[in-house]
Amino acid sequence: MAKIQLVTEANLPTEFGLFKIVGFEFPKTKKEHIALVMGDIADGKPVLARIHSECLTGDTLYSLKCDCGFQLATALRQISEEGRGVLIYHREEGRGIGLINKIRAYALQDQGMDTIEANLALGFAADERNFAVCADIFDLLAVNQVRLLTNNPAKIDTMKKAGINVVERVPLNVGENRYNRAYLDTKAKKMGHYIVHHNGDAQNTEKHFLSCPHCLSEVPTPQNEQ
Ligand SMILES: Nc1nc2c(ncn2[C@@H]2O[C@H](COP(=O)(O)OP(=O)(O)OP(=O)(O)O)[C@@H](O)[C@H]2O)c(=O)[nH]1
Ligand SMILES: [Zn+2]
Repeated sequence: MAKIQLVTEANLPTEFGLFKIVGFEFPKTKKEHIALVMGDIADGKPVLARIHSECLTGDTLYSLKCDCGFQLATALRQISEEGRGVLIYHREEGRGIGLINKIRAYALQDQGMDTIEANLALGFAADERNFAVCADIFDLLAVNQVRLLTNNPAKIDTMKKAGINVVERVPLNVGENRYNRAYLDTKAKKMGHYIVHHNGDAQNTEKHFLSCPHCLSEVPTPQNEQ
């Protein structure tokens, strides 16, 4: 398959600072990915980088079922604090199974399955994502050394195999709450993610909520929750 191409870029002011938004597209399938870039990332020095997989529910609909929204806000804030970095918004929703299938998986989780069991019951692999495209995007942005913001060893392995030098893993443990604790547990136990549990101690989560412009001052309890 033909490699992804850099198509266009523009300024994108955000609550976290001024970024460039760069658009990428596969020439045949027209599948799109984007990157938010701050500062000079093509100077050959290690770049603070996040590969963030699309999660409509967490990233834009304030879902507490996962940690995605918190990770997105935190990654952008950390990049803006350094004044330099890149966030690849990797458009493989639902670990690559798509939004509607993710909702199907959520329905099975409502009946007691964990995230992996639900994916398998629907006939998918535990994780259908292809991270290799992110290495191609780093190449197109002239980034070869990264300090990768992630808890997922698979992202690090894929980057290394594709020739991207991961000089450091920067942990991204934020947003734990009672609705996503089992989800984080499954990632740690079944997928080998480096999750640091806050063990019911809300301090870290609260610290995050208090310092994140996108979060409330405490883990919210929905009005309709008993
Ligand atoms: N299939 C499926 N996908 C999910 C579920 N919950 C979240 N996702 C998707 O999972 C992806 C995020 O992956 P995670 O496994 O949370 O984290 P990661 O990106 O692998 O690792 P980090 O870099 O540490 O964040 C996004 O694409 C979400 O849409 C779920 O229950 N089922
Ligand atoms: Zn999510």
